[in-house]
Amino acid sequence: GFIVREERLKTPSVSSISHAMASSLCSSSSTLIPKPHLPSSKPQSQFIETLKTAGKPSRHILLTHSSKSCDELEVAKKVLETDPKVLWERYTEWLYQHKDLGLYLDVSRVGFTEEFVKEMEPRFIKAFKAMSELEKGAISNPDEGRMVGHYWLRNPKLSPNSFLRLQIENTLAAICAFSQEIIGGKIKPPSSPDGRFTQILSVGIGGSALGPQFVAEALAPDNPPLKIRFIDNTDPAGIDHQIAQLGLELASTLVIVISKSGGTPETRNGLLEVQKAFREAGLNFAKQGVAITQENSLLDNTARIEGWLARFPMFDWVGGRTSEMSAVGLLAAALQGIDIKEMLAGASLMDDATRTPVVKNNPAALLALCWYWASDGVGSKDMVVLPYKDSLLLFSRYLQQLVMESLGKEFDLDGNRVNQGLTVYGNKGSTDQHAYIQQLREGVHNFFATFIEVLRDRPPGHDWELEPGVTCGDYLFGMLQGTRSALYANGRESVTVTVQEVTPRSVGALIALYERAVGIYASLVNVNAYHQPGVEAGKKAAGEVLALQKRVLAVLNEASCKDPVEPLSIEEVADRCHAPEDIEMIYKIIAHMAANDRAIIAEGDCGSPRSVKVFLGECNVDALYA
Ligand SMILES: O=P(O)(O)OC[C@H]1O[C@H](O)[C@H](O)[C@@H](O)[C@@H]1O
Repeated sequence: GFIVREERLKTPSVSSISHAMASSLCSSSSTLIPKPHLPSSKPQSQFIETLKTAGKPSRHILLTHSSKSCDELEVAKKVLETDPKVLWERYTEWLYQHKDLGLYLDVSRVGFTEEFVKEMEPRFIKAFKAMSELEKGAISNPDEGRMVGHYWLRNPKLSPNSFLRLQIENTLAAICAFSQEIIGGKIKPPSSPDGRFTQILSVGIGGSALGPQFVAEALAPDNPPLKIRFIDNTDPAGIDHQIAQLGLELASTLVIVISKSGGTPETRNGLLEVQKAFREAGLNFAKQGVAITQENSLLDNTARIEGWLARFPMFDWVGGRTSEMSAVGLLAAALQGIDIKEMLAGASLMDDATRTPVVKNNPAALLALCWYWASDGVGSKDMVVLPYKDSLLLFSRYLQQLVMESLGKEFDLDGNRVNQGLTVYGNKGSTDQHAYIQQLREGVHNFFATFIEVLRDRPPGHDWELEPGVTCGDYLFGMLQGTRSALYANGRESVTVTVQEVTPRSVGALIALYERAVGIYASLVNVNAYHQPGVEAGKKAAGEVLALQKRVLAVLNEASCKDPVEPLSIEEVADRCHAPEDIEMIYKIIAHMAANDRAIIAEGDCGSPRSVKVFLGECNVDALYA
């Protein structure tokens, strides 16, 4: 009983290296078909070398069958076991169990072979060593010259020095004390009618939002002492919605502004918008504002100078996407009545388990092994995360940042261009079964699945049978098992992580499990998991757009101050901005301003850009002479 899994190596998400290899091997001449981001002069042998250093073991048929036709090259074969008896043996042999955490990891539906595990051994030895050095305080984020210390947060004794240990312990103590005082009503909002804080408005983005959002959804009780809302974007309508929903409760809202750098524009904008709402409601923002940021950042200084209610530190050696167990995640969690010590305990237990240098006994290493196998060590398959529990809905979104920002890198640690990554998406089961599972089962084979299973359906004493012998939770269970089997029967691999219940302890453990898996995998493929140089490009480009908008405004203002007003075509604006090459962006800037009543279209319409003539509604005389 075997099924042959067809591997289309030329999937859209396969690395550029595989594309280049396939092109070069199919080409009759010895030169490569140039790809946009690969140097066209590089000889084929060097690509093979790059591929090896990028982390591909020798099993890749693509490397060895250079004489075959294009079609044959695109299809390599992986064989998946289907004999139920053999599968049961594989299941029991590889099943990982963490007794104290009640957590299981089933990797039996990923088809890695013993030979592959052996081949990977040296890489794992290197990865375990790298992780151990990281935990001892090595500069494991070399580009930024930083230590990587999120593991110390749940076991401060492991910090490389007593100063760091004290920082962690004192911050945790301050979080517990502050949240008790807020919940207990000792610290009161200055003008709330019932004298207590009732709401949290958390302002932050990326790593300063995703962890708190995931944990709130997973663990907040039905009636938390403080309810939480998030502003995680610079979308004015989204911000208005959050503020409108708070209504009069703005007076009893604790605003937590989170930014490690303290200078992220979206977060700054959120803060300014919230402060405006406070002013308009006649409230004193400073008495209700809390900052979580690095010492002496712009945000920290603002909060200090304005005398905000409290400030908590974010440490240089904790990255945003691994900051859930720092003040970033813990403060909001504690204020919602979530047992943060249990979260830390769960994470710490998982950290202990994932230090084991034996792949089979280390759940994070097992995950990394599966990722490597399933995605050929180059991200050739996406990871679809399917938690079968509504409260874990945001786990896939949380993992998306953790995995993709950590692994999605252009260069490896030796400076080779590798365009690494692992795409993560998902929502929840069984809901997704009625949306996109159709494609997963039968469509393009570009993924492997991760099922998250929760054994306990609902709290004890509440269950009932909605038909003889069957509960609502049995259906959820059946859907998960059915989907796992149906996918596998069609050659689609999957990992299953099982927890007993969704508790602070198990959520802490899940976070720690994936943090370590990412760290290990990054080492297997030789990339820095702790920087994000690519994010800067988008930020820089956004800044350039805003700078261009200022020039457009100045040009339009000048023309609008003439008598009579001089409507300008897009070409004229671009020329006067001395930016003819930016004409498309200038058109978009004008269309956006017109849609928001900040510019007037005199002629034409936005559907035919060349016909548009534009001017401003008002002449700003001061700006003319600025
Ligand atoms: O916490 P902050 O400094 O505001 O950063 C918020 C987020 O923005 C950045 O662009 C990074 O890509 C994220 O890793 C980070 O979590």
